[in-house]
Amino acid sequence: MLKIPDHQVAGHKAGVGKLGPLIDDSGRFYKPLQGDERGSNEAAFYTSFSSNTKIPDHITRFFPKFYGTQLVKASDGSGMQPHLVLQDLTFNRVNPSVMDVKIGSRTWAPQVLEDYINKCLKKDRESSSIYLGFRLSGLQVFEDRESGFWKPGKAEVKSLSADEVRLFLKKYVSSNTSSALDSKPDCAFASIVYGGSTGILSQLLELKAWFEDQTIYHFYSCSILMIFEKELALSGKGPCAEIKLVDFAHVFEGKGVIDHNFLGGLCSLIKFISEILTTPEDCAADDLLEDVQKSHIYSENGSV
Ligand SMILES: O=P(O)(O)O[C@@H]1[C@@H](OP(=O)(O)O)[C@H](OP(=O)(O)O)[C@H](O)[C@H](OP(=O)(O)O)[C@H]1OP(=O)(O)O
Ligand SMILES: Nc1ncnc2c1ncn2[C@@H]1O[C@H](COP(=O)(O)OP(=O)(O)O)[C@@H](O)[C@H]1O
Repeated sequence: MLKIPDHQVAGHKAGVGKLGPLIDDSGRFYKPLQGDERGSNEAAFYTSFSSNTKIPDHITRFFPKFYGTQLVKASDGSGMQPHLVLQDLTFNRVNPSVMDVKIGSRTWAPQVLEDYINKCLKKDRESSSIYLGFRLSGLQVFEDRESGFWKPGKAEVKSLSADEVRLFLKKYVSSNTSSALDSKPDCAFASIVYGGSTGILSQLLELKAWFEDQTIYHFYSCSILMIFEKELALSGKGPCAEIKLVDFAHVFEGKGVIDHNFLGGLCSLIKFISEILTTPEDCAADDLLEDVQKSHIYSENGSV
């Protein structure tokens, strides 16, 4: 039995009369093939990418596993429809904090129709894309079992200014996420989620090294998903932070040219995250994680 994903933060969503992705209980994510060239383009990308022996393993790990296409009962009630069968990236994750960052100052490929360019250009201008080279498409941040997730609305997220994007990147790794907008995020989890040898910054740098060299594909309107588990961090086991690329409906052949649009956006995102790590004085407090972990352990033991 397929169901609507609990942790989807952006994109087309399944609902009554609405076509969107579904998941099963064995770790697969079923993304409906959009009826136009976007669907065939994304399927062609996955087919090409998953059989391309030139892609090193340390890079394929940043992409969802692809299990082919399958006819399944669509969420909008339209009957059996073709879906891409992908690895469910939040499978087995407990209360994952997820952020979708759409990379590139331009979300349209040069060869597309004028009307589509205008539609995208409007969204790129009205968001941080043109200015920063990326925009936030959606996010959810787990606070605690009582409050659940902080999940700001789509319109708010897409219209954030550069300073607000910086603030949201801090809130994503803070323990005081949804407190009043004027209170400073404490960045309590920044060093273990963004930093360290296996943290998000290190993964982004690895991806960047590949983009500095690869000329096979150009990724327009593609997103980097950042995922971690706050409760794992609090338990001292490490937050299992990872990045994954999603949405390949607008990937085109690179024809021997660097994907400077994606690479520029990626460098910009890296700079924002590096600054959060290197200027902790801009966050409410330093070395907070230990205090947060202690208070969590105390409250679990019922001592406070
Ligand atoms: O269909 P729309 O107008 O809701 O636009 C989709 C976007 O929603 P938005 O309006 O920006 O909230 C949607 O954006 P998000 O993933 O929600 O950021 C996608 O960009 C989608 O593109 P794709 O072709 O599926 O890769 C977008 O589809 P197209 O622009 O390709 O039609
Ligand atoms: N393989 C996946 N596993 C889990 N969640 C996913 C996966 N792919 C996408 N998502 C979720 O769905 C959202 C939209 O995905 P995307 O491929 O961009 O769809 P769309 O083409 O409708 O924009 C992402 O922000 C993410 O939350």
